[in-house]
Amino acid sequence: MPIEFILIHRLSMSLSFPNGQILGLKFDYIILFHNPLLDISSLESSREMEKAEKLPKYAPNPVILQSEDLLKYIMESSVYPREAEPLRELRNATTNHPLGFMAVSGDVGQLMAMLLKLLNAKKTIEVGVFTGYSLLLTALNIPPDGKITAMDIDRKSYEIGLPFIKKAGVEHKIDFIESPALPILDKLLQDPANEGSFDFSFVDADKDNYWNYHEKLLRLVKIGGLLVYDNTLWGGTVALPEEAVPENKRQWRQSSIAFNKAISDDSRVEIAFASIGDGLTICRRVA
Ligand SMILES: C[S@@+](CC[C@H](N)C(=O)[O-])C[C@H]1O[C@@H](n2cnc3c(N)ncnc32)[C@H](O)[C@@H]1O
Repeated sequence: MPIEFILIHRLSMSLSFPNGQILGLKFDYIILFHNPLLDISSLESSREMEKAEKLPKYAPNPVILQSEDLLKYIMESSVYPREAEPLRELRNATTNHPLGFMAVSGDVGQLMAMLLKLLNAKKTIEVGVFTGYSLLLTALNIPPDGKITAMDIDRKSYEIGLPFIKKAGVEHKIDFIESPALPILDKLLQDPANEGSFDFSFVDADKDNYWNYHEKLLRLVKIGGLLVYDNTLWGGTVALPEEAVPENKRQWRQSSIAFNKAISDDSRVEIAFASIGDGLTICRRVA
């Protein structure tokens, strides 16, 4: 927890009563303030959740774009007016979830939709579904006979979004698998027909495994296809010295730094780093 301010306050007082009795009272307060925007992973406690609910509506993860006014302007002028109704409904249903900040933001979704359309993507993979914002977005932006193989260890969250996916009439495009993603990717690779057959993959899950996902997805996604990775700035911690980062975020900070370095050295992909949301690394397979 990055502590920004400590206040220690000591108060002594004595009360004298008409009968001559004197009562001495002593109070000690220690108040610690910290920056909640940098400390999202400590949401386990309900007090932290209450704080997160009070975060400004337009600043779910203001890592790069620090101006709340500018973010509000972008979202209200260009992103939300064009957000498809099913996505708006699913986003609203996720807002009150204590971990609702995990869903991709509307502007990241808009960029993903553009990439899917430009690519004419038909067969995709998603690692990390949560309530399904990015999944529904993908389903809405691939053709009627398109297919998404989606995996997550948590089916309960997916079920929050499922009614909106059904209402949008795109459930038939989705094969949701409740499982850790690595064994599923391995299973897909056991069928040679799957090699180089996917147009697009989106990874938004455990940062420790990003490189493992990358190695497998590079065999599953075709040359010319896209591999997109979310949260590659990991809350901005990649640019902070380790000692400034809360202990519970250090491991994924280290994984993100290692992943970013390895991707930039990987000649099998061209990369475009998009300074949006929490950082989106877009890779195009070239070898
Ligand atoms: C950031 S959320 C995904 C958000 C989602 N893309 C969206 O737009 O709403 C990360 C998800 O990854 C899942 N996850 C974590 N580790 C995983 C693993 N090893 N395999 C599959 N899913 C995993 C979590 O259960 C969680 O739902």
